[in-house]
Amino acid sequence: MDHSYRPSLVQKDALGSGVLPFAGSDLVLSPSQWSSHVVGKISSWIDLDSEDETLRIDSETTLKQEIAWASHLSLQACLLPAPKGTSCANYARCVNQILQGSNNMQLWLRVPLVKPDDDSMDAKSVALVDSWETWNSFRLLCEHHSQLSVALDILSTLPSPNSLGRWFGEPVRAAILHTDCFLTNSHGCPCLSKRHQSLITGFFNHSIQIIVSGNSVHPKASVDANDNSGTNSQRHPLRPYLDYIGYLYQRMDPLPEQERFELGYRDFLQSPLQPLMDNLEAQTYETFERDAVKYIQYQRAVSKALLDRVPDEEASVKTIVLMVVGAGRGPLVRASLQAAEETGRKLKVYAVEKNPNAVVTLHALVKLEGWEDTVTIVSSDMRHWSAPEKADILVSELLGSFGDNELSPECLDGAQRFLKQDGISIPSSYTSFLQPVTASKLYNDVKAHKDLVHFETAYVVKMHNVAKLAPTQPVFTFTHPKHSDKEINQRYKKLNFIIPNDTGSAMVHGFAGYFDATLYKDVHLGIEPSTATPNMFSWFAIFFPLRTPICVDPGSTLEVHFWRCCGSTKVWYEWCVASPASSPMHNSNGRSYWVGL
Ligand SMILES: C[S@@+](CC[C@H](N)C(=O)[O-])C[C@H]1O[C@@H](n2cnc3c(N)ncnc32)[C@H](O)[C@@H]1O
Repeated sequence: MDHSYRPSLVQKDALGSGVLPFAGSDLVLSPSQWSSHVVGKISSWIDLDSEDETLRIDSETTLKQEIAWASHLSLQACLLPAPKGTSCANYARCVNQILQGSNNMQLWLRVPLVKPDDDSMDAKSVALVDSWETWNSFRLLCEHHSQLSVALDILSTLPSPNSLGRWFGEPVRAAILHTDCFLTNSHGCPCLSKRHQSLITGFFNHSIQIIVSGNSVHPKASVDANDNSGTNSQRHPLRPYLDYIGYLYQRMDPLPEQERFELGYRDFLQSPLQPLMDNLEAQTYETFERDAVKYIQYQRAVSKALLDRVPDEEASVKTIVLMVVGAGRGPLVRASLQAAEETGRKLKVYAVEKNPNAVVTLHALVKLEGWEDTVTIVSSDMRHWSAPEKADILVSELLGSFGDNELSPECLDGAQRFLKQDGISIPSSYTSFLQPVTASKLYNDVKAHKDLVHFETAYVVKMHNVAKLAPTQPVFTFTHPKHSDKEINQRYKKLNFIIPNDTGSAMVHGFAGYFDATLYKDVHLGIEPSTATPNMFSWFAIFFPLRTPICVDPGSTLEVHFWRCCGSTKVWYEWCVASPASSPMHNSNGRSYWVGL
């Protein structure tokens, strides 16, 4: 690298460093300053859009020298000016060469947050193209490179909520807020419109760095900044704007405890559990058992079933046989016994569990609680157990994030043998749901494995930096008990998702999956976003990736096909997109991902 080269640009320091070096330079609010629970810290960056416009983006030498210089200064990011017109390919070629180099410099493509056909746009701020299209062309030319991100220029007019929403699935690292976006409050100080405020809150939630830029245009703000009374003499002219942004942060509700606990899981890909093929670890059971809401719902369902099954006049004479199949370490046994106590019904419980380690804990629990006369522990796979009598009520929780993906249907097929003809299954049914998402982080994490297997695997994820592109749709439903032996567990569903007109174009990186289960009558439990059980944390969503992301136009239909396939030793899903473009078939014959029987 040529150390003698010094660009004519200004290095911009973070406020976090405590240095405000150049009057007139922008101010940076770094996520690390907002709160200790907001992750990520980018302390400095360089703007390659030189004020005198000498930077010719098709000049490879200039661009490379600029970036080499930024790298030499140990800056973490370079802000790239948006490509203009036909120079895009040349520009991207040059950026690709830089990205292939060894340095870890983050490159942020700077684009305005505009979408021209939005009704809300005024003529002056209308760009020739939707800036998402500019970003998309550029990242496609750079093959979704993980070091390439976006910096959004926020203008005084904002596009529609759907159009804004798609950016939250993209790798947006910074939002540059121009002083002319600010309104003036009754004290003559800067403030923002409600829509800008909620956008900024969204940026806070996604750890997007806020940069205040432009000239101080609020007379009161300038007076404050130039106040020579002592304390304010060093104040940066943009400081009142930054203070206002800081105030918006302070005003936010603190994250609920559970959300704080789950911060480390955000957008982190996990392999789904295989509770049938593998034995769960003690720690996994402990996590389940902390989820009080789940067991409260089960207790409510069992109570209702007991009241329906035993009229008041028979309560003291009739004993209900209840079997918890897949009892784990006993929380559903406890919930069932509490339901019996609450309703004044008599219960005889069988706790069936195939994990020998959990059975040991279960025995200890029964002894500790003095349940020996009521609870019989059965160490067996429910599919092979010969029950000594038939059950009135079968209670199970064998659900995965996608409902049937932990093989509840197959296990309950086995258990149904010992359920009375008119017996009750809790849950009585469950349905999986899907929706297309922009999820560039998840896509890049899958891609980093550089193999087919990871692109054909479903992942459990606490989705955060994700844009949901259409409402969820139901996929597969299973009902228990089955009324016919002929009913098989294979399923097929074609789904058509309509992309809203005001979203603009968007990238589909895959599908988010959820479930909703009816435990008994009106008692349900699930994670489908519109009906999700509040404060329940046993399940994150599931993510089905696409090998090649698919671009969808506003108002277009995304046609998706999903199969649930069953073999003698495994169950698996296959999926593909048929429109607007065909994807390859994912996971043919379960070659990459399956759940063992
Ligand atoms: C998701 S866990 C739920 C455990 C417990 N009911 C709870 O809520 O904490 C499912 C349990 O079912 C057990 N299981 C899965 N398939 C089974 C089968 N075929 N027979 C017996 N137990 C099974 C697993 O070992 C596991 O303990």
